[in-house]
Amino acid sequence: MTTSIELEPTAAAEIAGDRIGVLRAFADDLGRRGEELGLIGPLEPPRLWTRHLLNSAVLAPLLVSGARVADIGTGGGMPGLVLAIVRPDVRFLLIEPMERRCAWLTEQIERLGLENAEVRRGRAEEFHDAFEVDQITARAVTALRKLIPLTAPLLRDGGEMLFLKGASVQEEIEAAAKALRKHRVTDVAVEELGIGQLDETTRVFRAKIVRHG
Ligand SMILES: C[S@@+](CC[C@H](N)C(=O)[O-])C[C@H]1O[C@@H](n2cnc3c(N)ncnc32)[C@H](O)[C@@H]1O
Repeated sequence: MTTSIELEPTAAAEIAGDRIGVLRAFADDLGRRGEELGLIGPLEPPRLWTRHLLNSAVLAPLLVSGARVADIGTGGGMPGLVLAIVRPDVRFLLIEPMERRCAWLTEQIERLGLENAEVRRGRAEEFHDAFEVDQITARAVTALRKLIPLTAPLLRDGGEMLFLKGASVQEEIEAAAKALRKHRVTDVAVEELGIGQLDETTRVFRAKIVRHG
């Protein structure tokens, strides 16, 4: 039996702007092949747009034009590849350890003609101090108390963390108190994105690293 793929919500064109055609091309392929390739679960095709593509794309306005962004644990493309589609003015490093997922991401980058994204195969900790990116994104990789030590050494001084989180984000922040102090994480905020556009809004943990001063 083939699972039906969610019809494109009306908010999609508003969120993706003139990149909607490219996002549609990605959605079609992920919807058709994602489950078979182990990129999304069997329950996901009927909520592909709302739960995955748009949940990722609403982060786009928080990215700075010209910035270098690392997305950690991109998996099937969320949020890093989706953001690379909707923000061609931002450069992305998609960091993912699993070979098959890296092959999928590389195939999509070529197929969709994205010149602003590259895949780096490996775990985030293997790239510590290799980059000094301006912003870091991640979704569904691990809890904040582990995600902060995993990602902080990839950011430049003054760089920003933008992590998509669920309803328990406040509890995660409390549990991460020690890691936040150790890695000099400041300006911690939780942003709610997609209000008035998505039925289920997206929560983002947003914070800066200030090593000096
Ligand atoms: C649950 S999946 C989420 C994938 C995608 N971010 C999403 O939201 O659909 C977690 C991903 O993080 C990757 N991952 C796990 N540990 C990692 C690490 N230390 N560094 C980079 N990626 C990691 C896994 O290989 C996997 O693709």
